[in-house]
Amino acid sequence: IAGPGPALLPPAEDTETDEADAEAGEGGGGGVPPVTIRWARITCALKNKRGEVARFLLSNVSGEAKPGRLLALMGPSGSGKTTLLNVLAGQLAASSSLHLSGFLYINGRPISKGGYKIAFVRQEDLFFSQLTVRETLSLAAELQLPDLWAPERKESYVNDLLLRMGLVNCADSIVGDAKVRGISGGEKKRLSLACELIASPSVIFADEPTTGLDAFQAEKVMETLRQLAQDGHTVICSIHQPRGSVYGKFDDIVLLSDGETVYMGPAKEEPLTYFSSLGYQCPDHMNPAEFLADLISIDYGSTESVQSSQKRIENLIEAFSNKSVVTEGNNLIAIPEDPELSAKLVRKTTVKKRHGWWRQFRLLFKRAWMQAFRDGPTNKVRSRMSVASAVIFGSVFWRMGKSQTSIQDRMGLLQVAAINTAMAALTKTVGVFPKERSIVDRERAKGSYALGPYLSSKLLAEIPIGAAFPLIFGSILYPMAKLHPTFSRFAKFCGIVTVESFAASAMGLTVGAMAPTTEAAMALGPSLMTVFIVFGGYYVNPDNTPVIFRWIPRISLIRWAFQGLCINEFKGLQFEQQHSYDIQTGEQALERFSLGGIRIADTLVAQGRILMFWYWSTYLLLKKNRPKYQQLLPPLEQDKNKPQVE
Ligand SMILES: Nc1ncnc2c1ncn2[C@@H]1O[C@H](COP(=O)(O)OP(=O)(O)OP(=O)(O)O)[C@@H](O)[C@H]1O
Repeated sequence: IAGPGPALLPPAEDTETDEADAEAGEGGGGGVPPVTIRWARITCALKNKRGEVARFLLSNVSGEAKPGRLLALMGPSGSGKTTLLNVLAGQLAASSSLHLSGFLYINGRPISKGGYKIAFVRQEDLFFSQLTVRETLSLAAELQLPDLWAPERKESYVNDLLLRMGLVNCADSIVGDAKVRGISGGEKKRLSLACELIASPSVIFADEPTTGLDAFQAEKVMETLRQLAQDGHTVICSIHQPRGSVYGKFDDIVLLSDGETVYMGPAKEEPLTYFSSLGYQCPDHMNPAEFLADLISIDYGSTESVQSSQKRIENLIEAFSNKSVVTEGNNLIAIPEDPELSAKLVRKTTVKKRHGWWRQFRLLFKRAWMQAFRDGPTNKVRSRMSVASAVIFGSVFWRMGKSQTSIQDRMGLLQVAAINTAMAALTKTVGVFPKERSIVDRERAKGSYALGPYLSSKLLAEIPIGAAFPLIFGSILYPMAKLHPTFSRFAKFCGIVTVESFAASAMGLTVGAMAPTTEAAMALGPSLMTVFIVFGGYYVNPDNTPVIFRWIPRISLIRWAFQGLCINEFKGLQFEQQHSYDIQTGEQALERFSLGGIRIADTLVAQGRILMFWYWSTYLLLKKNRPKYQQLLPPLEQDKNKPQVE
């Protein structure tokens, strides 16, 4: 149960030929096209503000990863393992301060020609927390496997993956998150791998797959990667300092120190023999990985130790570069292209046909629904908060009468209700959406679905749960404060706050799509909302503000909700009059505060427009903010004939 078996091979396209390929590949093992990656002279320079090179993150790094072998990128923290892994996967985040150059060849073809599939298991495992392991994998399979497959076939495919990844025992446990305990870290890592394997990748990249795991889990994850390599995949992982038993699973290693190669070649005994030939003998019974880590790390114990370790590393880098030059010359990229294999690669991996809009919508709706309804702790907190705030405001504004002073109380209460509703919806959304966005970005990068079905399914699935909280709030507050006591007015009150709650959620989505992190979104969202609160119709009369601010009330969802609530409450009310200049009717009160002259329906339409505006902004932002990757440029002309390390 613990280990994976042969690579499973769903076809990328739903053509007959691919079906046949899949039939042949499935369960047969080694059906993924073998991919050899070669890289040479990879240099990644960090530039300062003046455009000058401030530092090299990678410097003339060369090497090779072969199918059927597990390659580990090893080195001390900050040595450039993750940077190299991202470069090889073509996924180094684009930055104007970076300059990336070198050669990267896939089976002898330049990487720019594309045509091979990769899986990238990142350090952070991100999932919808309320779905079980089986549901997570089934949904990924539904979105990525072709329509032609019968449901039973997809189910057995998922069961097979669960079995091979050692996830059978936790298949029906929810994934969980910081709030709800779910599966273990190692199981999450293997679930990430399983989700990536659905695309039948030729190459699997794993960034520090053992970080944060205990020794047992780390070994299980590495064993899974080793099995995948044995099945014909090319597996490349970065790893900091593995245990001896984990080191024993590597076929090849790249040792990096400060962005330069200290060793590249077979793992196990070879590096020890190589370093012993240079005068560095691994003591008996010492973990080879520990020996190698010590050898290429700077010892910060004293000034002398820093100098001597730096000198040692410089010598090792030079020795390796001389060895590479002697053994392989500068022509590290020369590998004959296999035309048959290249054609197969391109055909198998180009333009995966996505499922239709409705099918994507249906699958994503189901997921959004399960996530929204099963999130017990969040829903419990939200309903308790709705009850608590309704009881507090209801007690403060307890059974308001019809005196002149009750006009101010009513307005105050309605403004507070509008603010409370908007803030509750906004903070909930900005608290969870940035994380969800990361998952969606990853899934969209794989081409699993389009943005349209994702956003619309989310909007629809969250309507019932999103409406529940403003309804709880309104149902308690309304009778306590003794607002306009007819059922139709009560229903309209609830309708206005519910629409407002959706508009605030939509605004939260935009903020979440704009801000880089949850913390940034939590800071930005309420600040933006404060502006809308100031122009919410109660604190300031827009006619008295400078002209440049007069447009703000028109886009303030608080103002439209407040105005709607006021019209709903005041129309038809009669107030007790003590002086001739007192306000007599609700209509007069509305006039006095510049809130009259329109109908409730108009305020709802305005709120609807604001909601759509925020939804469109979210859509455009998500579309625009797709991850961008650094382009690999050819090395500069003057570098071409230089030896590997300058
Ligand atoms: N976009 C960037 N801008 C500036 N510096 C960067 C950037 N990317 C990486 N670095 C720096 O490059 C160095 C190598 O980073 P990298 O993440 O590749 O190291 P690593 O070997 O994976 O380290 P760790 O084991 O700690 O994850 C680090 O000093 C890092 O701060």
